[in-house]
Parts: sequence; C-alpha cells; structure tokens
Amino acid sequence: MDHSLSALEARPAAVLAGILSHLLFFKRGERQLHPERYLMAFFLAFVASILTLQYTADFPLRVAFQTTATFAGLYLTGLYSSLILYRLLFNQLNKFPGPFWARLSSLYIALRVRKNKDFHMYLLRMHQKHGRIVRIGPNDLSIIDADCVQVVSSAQSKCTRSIFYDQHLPITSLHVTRDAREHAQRRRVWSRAFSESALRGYESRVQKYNDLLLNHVRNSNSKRLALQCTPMDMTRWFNIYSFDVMGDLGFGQSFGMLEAGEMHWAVATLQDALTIVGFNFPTWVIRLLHALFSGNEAVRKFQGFFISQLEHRMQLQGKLDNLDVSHYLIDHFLKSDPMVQKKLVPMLQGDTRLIIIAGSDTTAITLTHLFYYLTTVPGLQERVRQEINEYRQLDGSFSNRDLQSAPLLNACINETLRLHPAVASGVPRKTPKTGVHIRDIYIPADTVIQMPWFSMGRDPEYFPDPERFIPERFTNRPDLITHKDAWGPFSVGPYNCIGKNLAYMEIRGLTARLLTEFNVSLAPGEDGQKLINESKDHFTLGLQPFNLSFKKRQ
Ligand code: HEM
Repeated sequence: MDHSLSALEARPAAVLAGILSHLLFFKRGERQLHPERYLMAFFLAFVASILTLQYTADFPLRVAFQTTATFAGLYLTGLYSSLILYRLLFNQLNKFPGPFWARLSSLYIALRVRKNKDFHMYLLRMHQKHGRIVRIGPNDLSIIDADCVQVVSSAQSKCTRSIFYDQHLPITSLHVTRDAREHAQRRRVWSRAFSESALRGYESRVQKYNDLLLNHVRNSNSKRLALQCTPMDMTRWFNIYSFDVMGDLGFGQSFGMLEAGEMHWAVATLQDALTIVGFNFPTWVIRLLHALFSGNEAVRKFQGFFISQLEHRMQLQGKLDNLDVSHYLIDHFLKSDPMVQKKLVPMLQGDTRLIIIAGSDTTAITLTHLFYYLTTVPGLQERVRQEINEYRQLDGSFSNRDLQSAPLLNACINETLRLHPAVASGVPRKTPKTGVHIRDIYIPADTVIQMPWFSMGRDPEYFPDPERFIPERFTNRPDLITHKDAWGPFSVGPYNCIGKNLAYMEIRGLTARLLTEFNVSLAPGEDGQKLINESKDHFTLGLQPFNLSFKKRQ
C-alpha cells in the first residue's frame, strides 16, 4: 500500500478540521472551563490514530507515529492559523485601542504584570495612554467611562458575571453564582444577615476585637522606656484584626490571631494562594492548574479546615448570645427540605468561607490606607479626632449608629476608597447576545468588561485634582465629583457588596477608638511610599508593610 500518497491527499482535510474546530467550536461559547479535557482528547486521538494505522492499515509503528504527528501538526496549524487571523484581523473589538498583542491572547497581560503583579497600575497606565476604553484581551475591555456603570451593573442590565467566576468550580458561593435568578435567591438568604438589626447584633462581637487590637497597641507603648514606642506594621495588624472579626462572624470563633499575636496557618495559606491570582492568568490556565493540583495534600488540608470549622459552628447554632452572619445561613439550611439540604451543602460551605474571604482583607486594606492619610495629610487626624469626640459616650465608647453621622470620618473613608478601592481593577462582566451601547458606542456580544475603580477614581474629569486627598468631595464640595457613578468601590447593582455596612461599622469603630486613645504618626524611616506605589493586585490589593507609631494621648 502506498502510505505516503493517501496521507498526502488527506493533509488539507487535517488543516480544514483545525480551522472548523476553531470556527464552529472554540470560537463559540465559553470553552475555557476544561482545558484538561481537550488535552486528554487530543492525546487519546493521537494514540488511537497510531493504533488504527498500525493494526488496520498495516503501518509500521514508526511510520504510524510519524504520520499521526504530521496530521496532528497540520490540525493544530489550521486551528491556530484560524484563531490568530481572526483575533488579529477580524474581531469586532479591534476598533478599540490598546496594546496590539493583547488582541492575540490574554496571556499578554499576564506577561506584562508577571513581575510586579500590579494589574491595577498597568490598567491606569493603559487608560492614560489610550483613553477611557482599552482593549486588554481577545474578548476583553477595560472601561473607565462612568456612563458605562449603569449599563453594565444596574439591576436592569442584561450583562452577567463572566467566566472568571467559574475558575474554582465545583467550589461555589454567593459570590461566584453566575445565574442571575439563582444569585437573587441566594442573596435573599444573605440579606437577613445584613439587615440593620442584624448589624446591631454584631456590634458587641466586633467591639471585642477592637479591645484586643488596642491592647497590642498599648503594649507597643510600654515596651520601651521613656517616650518611645515600638512601631507596628499596620498592614499586618489590620489584617489580623479583620480576619479575627470575620472568623468570629463566620464560624462563631476567631482565628485567635489577636490573642496569639501571629498569623493562623489557614489565613497564611489563603493569602499565599492569592499570589497566583496576581499573575492575572486567563481562566483556562487557572483551570489547568486546578486540574493538576486539586488533589494536592495542602489544598485538601486547607479545605478540610474550613469544613470542620463549619461543622463546629453548626453545633453552636441556637446557643449564641449574639448572632453572627452564619446564623442566618445555617438557619435557612436547617429549615430547608432534606432533599434541598443535600444540594445546599456545597453552597453553605462556600458561603461561610466567603464571609471570611470577602470581609477580611477588603476591610484591612481600607483601614491601612485610611491611616496613611490620617498620618500624612497635615491636620487631618486632629480634625477627625475633634469630630469623633462629639460622638463619644459617657463610658468612652462609640456606637456605630452615632458614628454613621460623623461627616468628616465617613468622608475620609469614602475618599480613601476612591483612591484605594480594595477590588482595584473592578469585576468582570459579560455583555449579552445583543451587545450593549455606551451612548453611541457599541460593545459587541460576549465581551468581558471590567471597570477598574482605581483608574476611574483618578480621572481628572470626574474628580478634579484627583491625586489630592480631599474628603470634602463627599461633604461640602460636591462639585469635586462631577459624575456620581464614577465612585463604586463596593460595586454596583444586584451583585454589589452585601457587607458594605458591616465594613463601615468596623472601620469607623476601630478608627474612633485608636484616634481617641493615641496620637498616630509614621514610624521612623516610614514614608508610606511602598504602601502607595508597590501594592500587588490579586483581585483584592496585597499591601506592603506600613509602620506606624502610636503614642498614648494624655
Ligand atoms: C471596605 C471593605 C469592602 C470592600 C471595598 C468590598 C468590596 C466588594 C466588591 C467590589 C464586591 C463585588 C465583587 C464581585 O462582584 O466580584 C463585593 C462583594 C461582596 N462582598 Fe464586599 N467589600 C468589603 C467588605 C465586605 C465585608 C465586611 C463583607 C462581609 C462578609 C463583604 C461581603 C461581600 C460579599 C458576600 C460579596 C458578594 C456579593 C454577591 O455576590 O452578591 N464585603 N465586595
């Protein structure tokens, strides 16, 4: 049999198969979830082809292998030629400016940010160079046009959460639920946990951790002689504080870090795991890593820890004096039909973990930056202190209800969130089949849009004199915010931050306590520049150490 002739004739078919598999399969729909399956299918087809050629067409093994390899190469050539040509020349998003090679692959951005892991800074530079809409991937736009906010995020918007939220499937939670109806149902369960009366219930629980942190700060005063005090790395301490608070509200017990003065291994593991997010890999890479490492011992130990914490918390149900966030989720679970309960288990597990993940470093990031401004803007600390003094109760404590009305304190928090939103690069949303319009600009179907609040907050048209910390923008200088939708650090619409009021409660209460008892200043040798310029962006910001000195007030 003339092997070489029949193989030669079939070559164009292999190229065509590659082109068709791009045009009819990979280009349509979301294909990033199971890259391991495509690799496996490719490998199996490769082996099957060798065996078929060997046993049905009598090819010698070496020739069967060579022929298969040639066809595989031709198939891949067809597939990738089609993909590259389409992305470089025909994709509708090509009309938007941006780095040229980002058209080709989302790996381009990963490559650009791999060293500093500062996606938020990269986006800022790109917007300064290219304008309000920047192409950042084959199907991805970064947009800092405030008119886009309602289009993409309002309750009426047809945009949905992008495939980014499926990265960790089958792990699930409210935060990664993409189906709008399913999300709304689950959100109703959560809403009870964030009502005003529920928040009042959390206040005394949070106070306990304010006291514990203040004890550490007092110790930093007494450790040295005379007027000196030991600097405290507040990036670390606010983190410890916020994780302990959320451990308590999520699992009925803190991680014990404020007591021990050191990181719990599970929190440290969680934070280490964020490093990978900083690479800004596309979803298919993350899914591939998952497929490779999900059986890993450390990953299983980590997941097991959170499951055992939830089991412990379930035993406390009905026995706690002050309710926590989990109370409402567990209550819903226990009242559900046993068949529904079975399905709900992964969601309950994911959601109790979400309380900690979503509520901890976000709050700590805001506290740390707030204290940067309180210690670097001349006179600000004293003005805030004078204001909160008016809200101090007879026993020296503060109630969240009172502090809600402290204009300068709240304005400082909002101005901090403008300049340093914890979720700095925004959240990815996918446009519907009809696409969307931002005024007369058409954004095609299935485009992933993110709105980086970090860049939007620095837009001089929306915030005149954007680099200056001017809390009055949120009080008596409303002219310094020209478009109200340009400020959205908690996101907007049905998927916005459900813990916003809890976050404010923690930040206000702790700040009031610290400023009342201490004069706070930059520690010797600290200028805050590393904090401001060298944060990592791993969905939430990863901060550099920030050392402050606390001196007891007389
Ligand atoms: C200053 C502090 C905080 C900031 C800046 C912040 C910011 C955000 C943002 C931007 C989102 C949208 C994420 C997305 O759509 O992918 C979000 C969602 C969420 N946040 Fe917060 N957050 C903060 C504090 C908290 C706290 C204290 C909790 C308490 C548990 C919390 C719980 C949540 C939850 C559960 C979601 C998901 C909501 C949903 O999917 O419906 N956050 N947050």
